[in-house]
Amino acid sequence: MAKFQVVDHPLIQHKLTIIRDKNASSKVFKEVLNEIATLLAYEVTRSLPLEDVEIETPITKSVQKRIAGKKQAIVPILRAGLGMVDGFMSLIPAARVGHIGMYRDPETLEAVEYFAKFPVDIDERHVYVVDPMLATGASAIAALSQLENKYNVKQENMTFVGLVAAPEGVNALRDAFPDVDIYVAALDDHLNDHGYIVPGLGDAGDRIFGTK
Ligand SMILES: O=P(O)(O)OC[C@H]1O[C@H](OP(=O)(O)OP(=O)(O)O)[C@H](O)[C@@H]1O
Ligand SMILES: O=c1cc[nH]c(=O)[nH]1
Ligand SMILES: [Mg+2]
Repeated sequence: MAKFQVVDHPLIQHKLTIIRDKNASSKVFKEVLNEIATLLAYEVTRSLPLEDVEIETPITKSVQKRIAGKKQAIVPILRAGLGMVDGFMSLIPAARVGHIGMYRDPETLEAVEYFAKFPVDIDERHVYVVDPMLATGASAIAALSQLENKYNVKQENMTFVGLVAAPEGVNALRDAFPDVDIYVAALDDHLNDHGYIVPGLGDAGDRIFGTK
């Protein structure tokens, strides 16, 4: 079974409280979401492999470390996942970005895909699928299924990174993708009757883009 980690660094908890507040403006929401995404990216990349490289400092030749292994890709689940891309890119600027568009049917809570565009070599990369909200898990499962089944990305080469998760979503995602690591900033209490995370932060997409 892959890893499930709540990244509960004090800075993340503090920043999350700022954007949970319903009075946070769209500007603040976007800025702080990206800051949290950067902090999550720092933790998520902790176990990247390293290799030795010989360099010359102003003083002497020296063998030092640099990141080795697979190239990386970031795949935001549109729309809300877009709010995490800049934060990730600030730490892994060489990553390519793919996009997958999903919306939740408000009645059935099923995920409906409306767009997909990925780097041509996505099956050779480690893929960070990012979306602030993991509620029922339907959107994340649909995105990962698409990457696995249509684009041949192996489960062990995918990581899901979210901000706020409900236990229902974590369980569903782990059942469907036991070999995909999951990192979130908070594990909340439950889903309400409309499939929203409680206490949560509301509709992340609407709060980022000011659509409600
Ligand atoms: O785990 P689930 O039950 O699938 O819910 C989570 C999904 O719901 C939200 O997207 P939404 O459908 O609101 O689309 P948006 O990002 O365009 O607002 C959110 O960003 C996730 O993608
Ligand atoms: O609480 C939730 C659940 C799904 N999508 C959101 O944006 N928020
Ligand atoms: Mg939304």
